Amino acid sequence: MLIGVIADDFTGASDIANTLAKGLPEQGGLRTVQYLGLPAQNAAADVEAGVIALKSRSIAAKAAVDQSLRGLEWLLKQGCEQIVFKYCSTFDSTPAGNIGPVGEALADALGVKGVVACPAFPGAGRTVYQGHLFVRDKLLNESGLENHPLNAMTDADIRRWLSCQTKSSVGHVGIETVRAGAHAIAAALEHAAGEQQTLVVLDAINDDDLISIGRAVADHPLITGGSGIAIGLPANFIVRGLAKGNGSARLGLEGPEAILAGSCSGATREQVEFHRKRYPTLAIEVDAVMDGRTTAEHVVAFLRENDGHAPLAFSSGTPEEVRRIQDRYGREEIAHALDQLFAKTARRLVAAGVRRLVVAGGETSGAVVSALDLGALTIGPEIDPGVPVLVSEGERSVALALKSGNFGSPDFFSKALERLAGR
Ligand SMILES: Nc1ncnc2c1ncn2[C@@H]1O[C@H](COP(=O)(O)OP(=O)(O)OP(=O)(O)O)[C@@H](O)[C@H]1O
Ligand SMILES: O=C(O)[C@@H](O)C(=O)CO
Repeated sequence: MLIGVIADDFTGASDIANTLAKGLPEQGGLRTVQYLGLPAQNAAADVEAGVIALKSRSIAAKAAVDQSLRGLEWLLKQGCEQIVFKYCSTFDSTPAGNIGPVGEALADALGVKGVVACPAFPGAGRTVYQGHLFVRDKLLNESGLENHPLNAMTDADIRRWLSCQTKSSVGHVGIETVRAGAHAIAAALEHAAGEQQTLVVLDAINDDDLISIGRAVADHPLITGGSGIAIGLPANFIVRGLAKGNGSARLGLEGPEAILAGSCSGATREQVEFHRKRYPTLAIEVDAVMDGRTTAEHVVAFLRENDGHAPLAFSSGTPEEVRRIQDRYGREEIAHALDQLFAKTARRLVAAGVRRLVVAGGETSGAVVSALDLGALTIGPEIDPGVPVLVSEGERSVALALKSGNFGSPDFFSKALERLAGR
């Protein structure tokens, strides 16, 4: 294994696995596998990039640090030369969040400073300029992410947000230096290390900026960021002859299907609206889940009755609905109840023969995939930017699409089912 990734959620893990498997068009990518939690065994010998999917985005810093350090230990044991800590391209965290503590703990363990922190993912409209994160033409805190049910992003200045979470001061490398190329970036990071800055926010506006950063950090043991930060990394190994450039495989499975959406993000709500005009759809009322009127049995019955017609069950609500429900029951209580509902539903669906499963939302995907106990997932073709086909190993394998809340085109759900079938 050459590159090892510690990802703080399941959809984010498949996002960066997709980037590593794809690589650059001229060179290709790395043979990439996604692990669901810390693997119990060693990786297969032909794996070039291994992505450990944790469910650590919204947990306390200490627990996230412990889990990430255990991930680091396993990845180093597999021979990784470079470690990436993958967090959300919208930097999802609170001022007491764990991106800073995990980044610093990994840096301490590897004995490095001047470590890149760059959430940019231009393909999905996330760019960093003057240390501020944008979602398309909006500052992060005006993009809708200020209403996120778990990690409300109320400040677009990533340097300031990260500084709330770190012990050491946070550095910044501006776009002028990034555009000056790999040598200038490497020198700026070395300077930051000399200033005892552990994490350094880098501006990046397009893929070329990320490719330059990738070149600059070819020999850095640690990098942190969104999936965009990985765009240029496979090439560093391929040009040195350490990998062949045969990344994503053609994969797919036929069989019964279902779609589950727990994400309340803007893109998911648009996809739900698009889908419900064309296919059978069940709206899960949170009130009914909380008082036991809606259970996994109901959701499974609806999805199985509509098999073959791209059925969707969703809990996704508008920011106003989310606020009302949270005031009534509490954020954690709702997250727990919905996680349980989606987890049970997924387990029953797969037991009933469902082989293609599309899930929207990072927390929701984490709950579903943990419940299914699938082991390693091989990365297949890209469905939309940041979302690949994933296929589990074993006799009763399942094809999955784990969609980050804000990813995907309006027709994502039906398109994903087609791609999961290899069409
Ligand atoms: N109608 C609702 N009202 C309140 N909370 C909800 C509702 N539906 C879902 N939720 C909660 O909202 C959260 C959605 O998080 P999830 O990570 O699945 O989606 P996301 O944040 O859009 O995706 P990503 O993390 O990939 O950006 C979950 O904790 C879920 O329990
Ligand atoms: O980086 C992103 O935006 C996604 O991979 C993600 O982590 C959202 O859950």
